[in-house]
Amino acid sequence: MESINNYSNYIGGAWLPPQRGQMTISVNPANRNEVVGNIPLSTRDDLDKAVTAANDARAAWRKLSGAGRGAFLYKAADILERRLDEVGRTMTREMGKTLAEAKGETARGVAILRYYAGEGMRKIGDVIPASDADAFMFTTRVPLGVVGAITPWNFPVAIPLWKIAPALIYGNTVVWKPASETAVTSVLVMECFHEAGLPEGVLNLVIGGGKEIGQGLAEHPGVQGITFTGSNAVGKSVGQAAFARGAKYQLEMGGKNPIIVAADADLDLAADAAISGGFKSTGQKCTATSRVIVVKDVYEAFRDKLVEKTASIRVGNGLSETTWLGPCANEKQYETVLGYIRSGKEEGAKLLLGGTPPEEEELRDGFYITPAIFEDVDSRMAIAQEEIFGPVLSLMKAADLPEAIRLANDVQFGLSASLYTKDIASALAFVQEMDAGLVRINAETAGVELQAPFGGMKDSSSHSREQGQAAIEFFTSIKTVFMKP
Ligand SMILES: NC(=O)C1=CN([C@@H]2O[C@H](COP(=O)(O)OP(=O)(O)OC[C@H]3O[C@@H](n4cnc5c(N)ncnc54)[C@H](O)[C@@H]3O)[C@@H](O)[C@H]2O)C=CC1
Ligand SMILES: O=C(O)CCC(=O)C(=O)O
Repeated sequence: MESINNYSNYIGGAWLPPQRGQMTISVNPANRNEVVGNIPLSTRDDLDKAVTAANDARAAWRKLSGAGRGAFLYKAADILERRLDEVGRTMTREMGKTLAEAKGETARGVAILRYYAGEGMRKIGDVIPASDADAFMFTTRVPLGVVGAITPWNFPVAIPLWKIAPALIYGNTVVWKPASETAVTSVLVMECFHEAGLPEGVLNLVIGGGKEIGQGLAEHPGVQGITFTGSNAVGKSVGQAAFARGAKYQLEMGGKNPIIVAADADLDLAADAAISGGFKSTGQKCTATSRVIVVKDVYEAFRDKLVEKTASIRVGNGLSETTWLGPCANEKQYETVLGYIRSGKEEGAKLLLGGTPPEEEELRDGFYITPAIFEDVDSRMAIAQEEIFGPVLSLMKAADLPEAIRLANDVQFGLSASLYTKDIASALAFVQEMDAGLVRINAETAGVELQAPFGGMKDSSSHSREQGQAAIEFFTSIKTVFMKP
């Protein structure tokens, strides 16, 4: 039998087991009997130690030039690239997405590190004419101090890196609390920074429960900024805790993303986009397509294509080359998705296919659900309103494009939205009227570009933006300087 490794926290430049010695396990969702690793169940003592280490490292890290900090990120990027296959495999074993997706995400992580390494040499301020002719006025940027990063399991490499890399390049030090479901993957990422020689205390990893370590970070007086991605309920409580003590916060939360299929759409492309957006990563993306709103003239033709293409999707272990759709990432997510499938049926939607555990014997011990498509979905149903985070699409019929856009906006979320059309006027109307932070024409709802701002409207975010150059807005404060001889 393969031995199971113990993984540790990384605090002040050292690998440390939790002070009270409590451990738990990270399980493979493709086989609930397979333990990927023994991982810490840290307590607030561990968190305090990490926050102290991050505070101790602040002054020296901030003093380095941007290029000096960037050099560490370039090194970490090279190491992560070298270990891409190992990190990808670990990610697939821990949270189930296919190996191709896991390796793709890791490559994205490498690109994120390099992008922000370069940011260390770009401008951080403006010269503004002063009212006094003898004065020189300009803005510069200063780091927040210690940043707490609370990250989810669905993108265990890319999301942490698009928080950690900008935090570091702009001179902050970081305490990172990853999702326990993907703690082993987070250790591998941390190892890359360690091997890159990052000075001790600049980046610390504390693995543990959400209430203990996540909430502990949000409440910690030694932490000046909190960046969070995850569920709406937790995000709001993290935001409240940070706000209550005057810390800066940034929340990236759920989505209920629509794809609209207009009467003039290329139906094959639109069906492929609904499938890719809805079912890749087993629907576990905040940008995943959840509602498919089809203009009535093409409804039947589109539905038949969608169902036919979905029926050929191969469900299985993400490590197998023939698998297109892996398991849900954990048992809680699996039960949540099955619960929504029950609720859709109870509320009167018609399940056209999928939505059940697959029949194959070899998949019996994994959290697998076959891709599901509902029709006759009313906008008031839970499956049309709440984030499911699983392989479930809801088909809705609209009389015309204005009604489709109205339905698309009829949710509390506003993260991403997509329209398939060949008509420029329809595209422009959609861009104007769709309440979403990410609006895409003839492209699926998912697929974030690391060099562009990313974030949602309404309940999807705290109205801040991550990634690209937008990241500087959260991870720094502006200082306006007025100088006279
Ligand atoms: N926007 C996104 O990308 C994500 C959205 N979700 C949504 O959340 C649902 C539930 O997934 P979960 O893993 O339970 O998400 P979650 O919001 O509980 O977890 C996200 C992160 O927050 C931490 N956390 C949990 N409770 C906390 C607390 N009280 N204070 C501070 N941090 C805490 C977790 O340990 C994890 O690191 C999913 O079904 C999905 O709808 C989940 C993950 C990512
Ligand atoms: O669509 C993507 O590439 C990223 C999605 C995302 O940010 C998320 O699920 O949290």
